[in-house]
Amino acid sequence: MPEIILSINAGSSSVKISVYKTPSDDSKVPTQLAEAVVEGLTAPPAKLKYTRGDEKVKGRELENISSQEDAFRYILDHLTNDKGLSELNHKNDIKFTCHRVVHGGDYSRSQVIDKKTYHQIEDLSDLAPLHNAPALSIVRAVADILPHAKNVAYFDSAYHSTLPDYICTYPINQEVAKKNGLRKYGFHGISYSFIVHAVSTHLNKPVNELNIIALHLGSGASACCINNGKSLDTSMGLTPLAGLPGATRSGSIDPSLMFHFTHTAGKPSRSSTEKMNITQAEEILNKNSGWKSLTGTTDFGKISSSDRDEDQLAFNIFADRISNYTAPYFTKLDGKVDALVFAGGIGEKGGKLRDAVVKGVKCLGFELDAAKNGKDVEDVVTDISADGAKYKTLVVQTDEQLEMARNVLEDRDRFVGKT
Ligand SMILES: Nc1ncnc2c1ncn2[C@@H]1O[C@H](COP(=O)(O)OP(=O)(O)O)[C@@H](O)[C@H]1O
Ligand SMILES: CC(=O)OP(=O)(O)O
Ligand SMILES: [Mg+2]
Repeated sequence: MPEIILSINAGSSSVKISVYKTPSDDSKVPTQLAEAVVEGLTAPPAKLKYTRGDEKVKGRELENISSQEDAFRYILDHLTNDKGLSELNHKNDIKFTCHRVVHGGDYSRSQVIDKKTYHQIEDLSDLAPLHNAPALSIVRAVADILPHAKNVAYFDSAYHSTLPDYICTYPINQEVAKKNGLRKYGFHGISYSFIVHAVSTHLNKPVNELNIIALHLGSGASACCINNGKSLDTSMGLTPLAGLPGATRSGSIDPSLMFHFTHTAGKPSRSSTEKMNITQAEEILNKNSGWKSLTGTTDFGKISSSDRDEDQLAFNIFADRISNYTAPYFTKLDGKVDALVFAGGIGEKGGKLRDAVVKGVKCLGFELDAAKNGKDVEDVVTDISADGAKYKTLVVQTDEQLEMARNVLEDRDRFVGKT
C-alpha cells in the first residue's frame, strides 16, 4: 500500500512542505500530491502558496504566523482540511516526516530522530541560530500531533562531509578546534545534492563526473565548488553566517569588527534561551544585518527593482561578494566546469542579479542569452547561456523536499524497525 511522506523544509524565512505518496512499484520515485509554502517570515505578513493539481492559492496573507512552528501548524491544518487531498484526511496516514536540519555536526547521513539524535541536534543549535531550534520546534509539534509518524533528519551539512582537511580546518589552536568541533561544515547541502542530480540528468553525464560552480541564493546564500559530484569547497563555515551576505545576515566580515561595533558584544542577547545560547554579537550579525540593515527590507525582489541608492548598494554588494567565489572556484576546478548554476529564491527569480554575476565572469567564457534570462523559469533545469558561450549557465529550481523524499525511499530499510 502506498505510504505518505511529509517533507518539511524549515528555512530562515520560510517553511516549505511537500506531501508525497510512495510508488507501488520499486521505482523509488515519490509522487507529489501537494506543496504548501509559508514565506516572508522575516518580512511580515507571511504569505501562503499552495498547489494541489490544478488547485492553486498564491500570496494569501496570514495573520499571527511569525515563526516556523506557527507556519508548520498552519500548513498541517490546511493540508488535513483540504477535502481534495483525501490521502491526508487522516493524520495517522503519514508514515514518514522528513525534516531539513541545517546543522548536523559530524553526521554524514540522515538519521531517525530519537532522544539521542534530538539532543545532539539541540546541542548544535548555537551553531545555526536561525535554523536548528526552529526545526526542532517542528519535530516536537510532529511528535505531539502525528505520534505515528517516523521523524527523519536530513542534514544540510552532510553533503559537505567530503571537504578536504586543508579546506575545512581553520588555522587556530588545533586542540581547541578539535575539542569544540570548530571547523568549516558548510550548509544548503540538500539543495546542492538535488542540483547535482538535476544537472546530471539534464546534461546526461554521470554525477561522479560533474564539475559545477553552484550558487544557492535565498534568504541565506552560499556558493559550492562541486568536483566529480562532491563538495570540494563552500562559502559557509562553522555556522551559516560565513561567506555571502543574506536577508538578515552580514556574511563574512573582519572578525574584529564586533569588538568595535559594541562593547557588550559578548554578553547574552535577549533572545538567548535555555535551548540556545546566543550573544549580542551573534544576534546582530545573524538577525539584524544583511539586506535588512542596509535597506529596511529582506525582500531581494524589491531591492533588485528599486533605484534607491541603498537598494542599489545592497545589490552591488551581493554581486561583488558572489564574484569572490565564482572565479576562485573556477580555478579550483582547473577550468573544467560543466555549468555555473543559480538556485534558491533569488537565484531562480533574480534575472538582474544573474546578469550582473555572469557579466563578472564573462572573461572566463560565461555569457547569458538576455531573452532566456529575462523569462520566468518553468522547468527543473533551464539553460540560459548565450549561443556560443564556452561554458553553460543554468537555473535549477531546487527542491529540497523532493531530495529528502527520494532519499526516504532509498534509505527506507535503514529507518524502518528503529524507533
Ligand atoms: N523576483 C525576485 N527577484 C529576486 N529575488 C526574489 C524574487 N522573488 C523572491 N525573491 C527572494 O527570494 C528569497 C527567498 O528565497 P528562498 O530560497 O525561498 O528562501 P529561504 O532561504 O527561506 O528558503 C527572498 O529574499 C525573496 O525576496
Ligand atoms: C543554511 C541556510 O542559510 O538556509 P536558508 O537559506 O534556508 O536560511
Ligand atoms: Mg531555503
